[in-house]
Amino acid sequence: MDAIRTEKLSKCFGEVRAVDELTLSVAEGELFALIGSDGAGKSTTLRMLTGIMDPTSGAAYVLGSRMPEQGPKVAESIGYMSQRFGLYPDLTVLENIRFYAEIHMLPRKAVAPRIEELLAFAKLAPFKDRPAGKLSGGMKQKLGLACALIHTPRVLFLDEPTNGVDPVSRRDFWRILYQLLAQGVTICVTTAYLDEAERCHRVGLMHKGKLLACDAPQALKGLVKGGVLELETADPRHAVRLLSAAFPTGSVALFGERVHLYAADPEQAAGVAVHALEQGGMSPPTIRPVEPSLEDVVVSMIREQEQGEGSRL
Ligand SMILES: Nc1ncnc2c1ncn2[C@@H]1O[C@H](COP(=O)(O)OP(=O)(O)OP(=O)(O)O)[C@@H](O)[C@H]1O
Repeated sequence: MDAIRTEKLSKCFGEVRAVDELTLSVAEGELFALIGSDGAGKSTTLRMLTGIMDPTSGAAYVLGSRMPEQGPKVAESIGYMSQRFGLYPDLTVLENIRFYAEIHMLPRKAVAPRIEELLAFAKLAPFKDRPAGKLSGGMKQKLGLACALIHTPRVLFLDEPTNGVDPVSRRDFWRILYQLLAQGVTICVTTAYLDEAERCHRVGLMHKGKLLACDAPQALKGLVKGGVLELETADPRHAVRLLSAAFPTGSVALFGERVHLYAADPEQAAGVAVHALEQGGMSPPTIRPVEPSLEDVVVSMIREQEQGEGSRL
């Protein structure tokens, strides 16, 4: 049985198709990431999967139960950490966890060892008496996770759990996720950080409610058509402007201080690029072919999609 399954799952808000016929499945014990730009429909998907929001059409199943209709049957098997996870700033770490234990109606005595376990797990034991409002961003997220885990869920939904968290705390957080995975928990996470998506077994790329691709990170990289050229120039922003004019149907993107060019025929594209930059008064760039990163996949697939939409207009 799949831990998570959606069939043509859709959600409309008036004219906006926030989720558009999304069909995917996540196996038990899998670590799955949903990625995509802001407004792609990731949070709405999670809300429907957790039974918080009704779909407009299509179906969502968690552990074989249709959501939201059969939600109560699996409620105790689902953990959910939303973007605006409700921690009470005036309550201490321990009180916050206890509060969530009460929501799940877990008997106070029986839950005590679980709380100890979670505090140790999230390395929050030394801070258990600190008000949540006085924790660092990374600690708040770990406390949010501890609260979402109080009832030992089998499927965990995390909506951008490390958003705005520093890199060290992000690594800590992911270490915890790996431990959960080792315990057999299925994890479905949305993230804006593609290095995090790279750590997942499979990644679904959403754009304007649609699933553009869904596969293992390495397999997704194979979807970049042609090749990726990386250009180093003295003025990368100006280079992007010149190259965008030279490659009206191609893809040009700024990657830090470098320019990435997606081309069906990289060799030919390199010649065109050099010419375009020289015509624009720039000295010849250093050009090398590079392995596509997940970011390249995202940029090139979204551009392809947008161009396809443009050509249909
Ligand atoms: N309750 C709502 N009412 C109206 N429109 C909504 C509502 N929730 C989401 N939307 C719209 O649906 C689309 C998808 O939003 P959603 O929050 O699911 O995207 P997302 O991929 O999670 O992005 P983000 O990371 O910014 O939350 C957006 O256009 C958003 O404005």
